[in-house]
Amino acid sequence: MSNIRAEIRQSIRKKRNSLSKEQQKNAAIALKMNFTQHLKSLITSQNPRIGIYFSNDGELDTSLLIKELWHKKAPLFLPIIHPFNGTTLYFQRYEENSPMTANRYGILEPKLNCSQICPLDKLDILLMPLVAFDDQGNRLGMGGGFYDKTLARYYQENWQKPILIGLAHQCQHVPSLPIESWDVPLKHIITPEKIYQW
Ligand SMILES: Nc1nc2c(c(=O)[nH]1)N(C=O)[C@@H](CNc1ccc(C(=O)N[C@@H](CCC(=O)O)C(=O)O)cc1)CN2
Ligand SMILES: Nc1ncnc2c1ncn2[C@@H]1O[C@H](COP(=O)(O)OP(=O)(O)OP(=O)(O)O)[C@@H](O)[C@H]1O
Repeated sequence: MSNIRAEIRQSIRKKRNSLSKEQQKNAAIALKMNFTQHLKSLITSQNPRIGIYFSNDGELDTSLLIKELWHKKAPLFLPIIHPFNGTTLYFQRYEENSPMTANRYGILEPKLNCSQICPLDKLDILLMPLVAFDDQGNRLGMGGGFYDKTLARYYQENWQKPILIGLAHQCQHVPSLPIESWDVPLKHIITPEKIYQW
């Protein structure tokens, strides 16, 4: 089972890393437009709190979306790998002048400041990175289990907040993923081409 997951991870990471700069740029523009449109159908509040991520490893580039959301004054939060347990994520406020530091994978995260951490259930939207997604909204990540472990404490069938939205290139879609008991399925996935909802 986990071998198949590892193989899918490897082949899709290769695919997204081979997208050209121009394809990445166009994808980032399309993401910005698709997310802005989809957000209106999901939330009416003025300043939704949005958990986002800094793109890495050929992921759909979030930088244009971050600028747009700052411009709209939406409070943004980035994941920080927990400084003690090293296995779950905190979400900390991210502003233009936030001091940043590279985590163990070289991904920038805000320098830990406990007063700026937002509990997960106070976020309205959580935009999630993923490596592969399938026809049912199942998600395969980088393999650290960070998002699954962070969400596990909150996850129930009827949970309302935060709304989980996966972001991906269309080439990250596979018909079916082998799932594990801890996988938290997504109800929304946005690609540059399409908005999926379950
Ligand atoms: N942009 C982004 N940020 C994120 C995630 C993500 O998937 N994307 N994460 C989602 O959970 C967490 C970090 N998880 C990650 C897990 C593995 C690797 C990685 O590059 N692994 C290397 C091996 C490195 C090593 O073992 O030291 C590899 O597989 O090549 C990167 C991020 C938190 N932040
Ligand atoms: N809720 C959980 N409780 C305990 N262990 C977990 C939980 N979720 C995941 N794990 C552990 O984390 C490891 C990685 O999980 P998995 O392969 O599903 O990560 P992923 O979804 O690819 O990564 P990520 O969520 O970081 O993007 C697994 O070996 C599993 O044992």
